[in-house]
Amino acid sequence: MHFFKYQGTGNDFIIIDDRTQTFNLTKEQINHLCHRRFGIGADGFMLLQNADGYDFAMVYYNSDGSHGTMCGNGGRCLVRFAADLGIVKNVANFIAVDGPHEAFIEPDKISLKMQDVKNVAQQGKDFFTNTGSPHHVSICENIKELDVFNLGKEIRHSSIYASQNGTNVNFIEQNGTNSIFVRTFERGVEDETYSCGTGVTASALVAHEQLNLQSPVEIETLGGDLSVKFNGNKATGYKDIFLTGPAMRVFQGEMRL
Ligand SMILES: N[C@@H](CCC[C@H](N)C(=O)O)C(=O)O
Repeated sequence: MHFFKYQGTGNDFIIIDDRTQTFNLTKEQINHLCHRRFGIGADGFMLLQNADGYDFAMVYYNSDGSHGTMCGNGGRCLVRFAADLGIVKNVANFIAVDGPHEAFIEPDKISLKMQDVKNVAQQGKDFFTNTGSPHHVSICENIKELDVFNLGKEIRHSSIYASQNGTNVNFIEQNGTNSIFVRTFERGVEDETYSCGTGVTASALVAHEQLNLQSPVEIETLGGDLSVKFNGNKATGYKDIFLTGPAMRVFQGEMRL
């Protein structure tokens, strides 16, 4: 089976052109292909499929083979893939697990419109919101020294989130007038990733409400820079949310199962 490998700020994905809809892999096979020692290696696995009324459909799996909720960086990478295949040119409209998305394509970046966000909830001394995927956000200090794996894992498995199948966990620190550094423990990868698109989106909204940062919020991650722009505020909720940053092909090949 032919595969493509893409990355967006270090969040990396195996992508299959499944427009013929012949894909038929098990959860274990996807997990194996995403393994960084025994497989190709990736944070996630995606299919590009045909969809009536849209340029394409995005089907997303986490690296453990589970069906993921929305993946912001994955969406940006799939739009780049669709452009590389010639399916779209400057603008893309696709359907994902959380609903329709629009994206704008430039040579060095993809801007992806995210779903509207009704509110950001207080969760103890931290915050929670859903940007297509569930995200816990904690404002911290000395973020570069933080034990994101163990702290993130504890919150991800906390009883507070048990009924909703856990959460992704983000740690943020202001590192400029209108910018934050974000580190994320991802559910379904069960580890820290270099960047998480829905996570930095949630983090930008928390930074707006709690640190008074304004749209567009600039984001630094371990894998590079993103920006999040939005309309709205704490009282009204948020719409016209755009996640912008690089997304590119890394390599392609034949996979053996
Ligand atoms: N890396 C993604 C988030 C993927 C979804 C997540 N792991 C989940 O299922 O909760 C992103 O860029 O948004």
